[in-house]
Amino acid sequence: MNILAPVRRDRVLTELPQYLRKEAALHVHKDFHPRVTCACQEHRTGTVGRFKISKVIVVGDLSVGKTCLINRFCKDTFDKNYKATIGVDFEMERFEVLGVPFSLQLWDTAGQERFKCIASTYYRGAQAIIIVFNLNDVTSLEHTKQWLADALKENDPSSVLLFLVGSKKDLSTPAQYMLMEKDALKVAQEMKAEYWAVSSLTGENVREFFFRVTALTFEANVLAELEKSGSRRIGDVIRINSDDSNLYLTASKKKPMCCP
Ligand SMILES: Nc1nc2c(ncn2[C@@H]2O[C@H](COP(=O)(O)OP(=O)(O)OP(=O)(O)O)[C@@H](O)[C@H]2O)c(=O)[nH]1
Ligand SMILES: [Mg+2]
Repeated sequence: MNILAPVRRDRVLTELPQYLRKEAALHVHKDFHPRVTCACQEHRTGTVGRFKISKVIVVGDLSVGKTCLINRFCKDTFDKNYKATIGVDFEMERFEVLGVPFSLQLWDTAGQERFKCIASTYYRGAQAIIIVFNLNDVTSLEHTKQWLADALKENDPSSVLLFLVGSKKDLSTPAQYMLMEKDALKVAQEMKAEYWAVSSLTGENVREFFFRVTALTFEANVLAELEKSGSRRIGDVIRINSDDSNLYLTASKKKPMCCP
């Protein structure tokens, strides 16, 4: 018996949400991986959709807007007063992706140096890492590499999905934004992260961004489940954060095992 309330209607994903910038996207395919679509239709998603909860951590300098970003998405609120996160906090979000229930645990961590050691004990086991910087503060962009290095110490770099998010877009003029975006795209490419720019004040791109995180995390989870259950064949290796040219290639060459 499912004792959970139904998933909110605005948390239902039936299509793959698209990237923001092609040059810094984890992959550029228009649809979910065919094996994932197929597995969902045939209810072969294993632990995904049952007890599995995916952990997502949000890191970055103090006051870049991590808490506001999570609050805008989860509660549709915005607080203009700064209240530092002490240690960590988390929100749970339930989704339905391609008909399969899927939950994300969003871990909001402290950017302040004095709370960093508490926060870093929660980094382990993340399936996605969101590194936030302020689009109006180039130093916060420079610091993202260190945030990433710290988060990766506790996680497997080959399987975790990375997102580089510029915040407070409402505070930059189009010209300032363009300049910053150039640098940010470069950093995102070096990190192999997907780039996004958002405003928690106006809500610009917030929902689109979290839907993309959800969809890509879901997709990676289902592919991992299929691999584990042995339904994928030798040589059919797909790494969601590997380079685009070889991402879906081997799978698309093969005849699908299930639905067309
Ligand atoms: N204009 C504008 N201000 C923002 C935006 N996002 C956050 N802020 C402001 O920036 C300040 C810091 O936001 P927080 O979300 O608390 O920052 P944080 O990254 O969680 O900070 P720590 O918890 O200390 O790591 C607050 O005063 C917010 O109101 C935004 O999109 N636009
Ligand atoms: Mg905070």
